[in-house]
Amino acid sequence: MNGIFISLEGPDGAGKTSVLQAILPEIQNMKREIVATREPGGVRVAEEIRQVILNPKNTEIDSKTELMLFAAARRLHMQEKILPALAAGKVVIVDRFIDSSVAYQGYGRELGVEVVDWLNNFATDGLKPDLTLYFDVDTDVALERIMNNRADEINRLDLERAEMHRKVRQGYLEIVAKSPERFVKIDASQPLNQVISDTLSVLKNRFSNEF
Ligand SMILES: Nc1ncnc2c1ncn2[C@@H]1O[C@H](COP(=O)(O)OP(=O)(O)OP(=O)(O)O)[C@@H](O)[C@H]1O
Ligand SMILES: Cc1cn([C@H]2C[C@H](O)[C@@H](COP(=O)(O)O)O2)c(=O)[nH]c1=O
Repeated sequence: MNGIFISLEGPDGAGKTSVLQAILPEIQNMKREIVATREPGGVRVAEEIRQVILNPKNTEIDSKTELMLFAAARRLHMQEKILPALAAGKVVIVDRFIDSSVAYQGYGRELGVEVVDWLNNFATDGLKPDLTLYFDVDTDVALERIMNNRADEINRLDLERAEMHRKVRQGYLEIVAKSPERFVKIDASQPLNQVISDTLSVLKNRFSNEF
């Protein structure tokens, strides 16, 4: 595998998607082709699974079903899109990957880290990002952003109680502390332009020979 695999992680409303859209034009001068993608989704069937998981009407989906649906979508995405792109030497930037399952299902839904790690490994054959940018923001700030700016696209997980979102953030902080070699924490409570600029600095420093 010759490519570079980067994931973006953080609580809902941290700004990952906004940052990714903003940095893409700025990193087009990288020597390698860039593939930007997301989870759940990224390929046709995984996008269909995304619709099922995130539809607020699907209240029958319990925590274990949710975990397995995310894992199934991840497997499809990895096999069809991520691995071929990495094999071709590209830079893959994914909006959410394995750590989302640990934070949301492991910590948020309280299924436990062990079972989620096991299923992540099963689904991905142990694939891990080379670098994970963790966008950290206070839960109340993040929820306010979602309610104020994205009210038209609120999904099943956005609707969870603030208590669950607090557990997710706490989970992320523990995940980052456990693997400092893979994570860089970005202060996502700053104005968006500063978050974008910090993200670009991290990428340009880490991959200076790729620009
Ligand atoms: N640093 C910021 N300051 C203020 N508002 C922000 C900031 N970053 C993002 N936003 C706004 O917050 C909302 C959520 O941002 P965005 O969708 O990029 O977050 P996200 O991390 O991708 O969330 P999700 O995982 O829920 O999709 C958007 O309306 C966006 O404009
Ligand atoms: C991959 C993954 C995602 N989630 C959650 C996190 C978000 O609430 C939604 C995805 O929506 P986004 O707007 O694309 O961020 O799904 C999760 O709980 N577990 C996962 O593995």
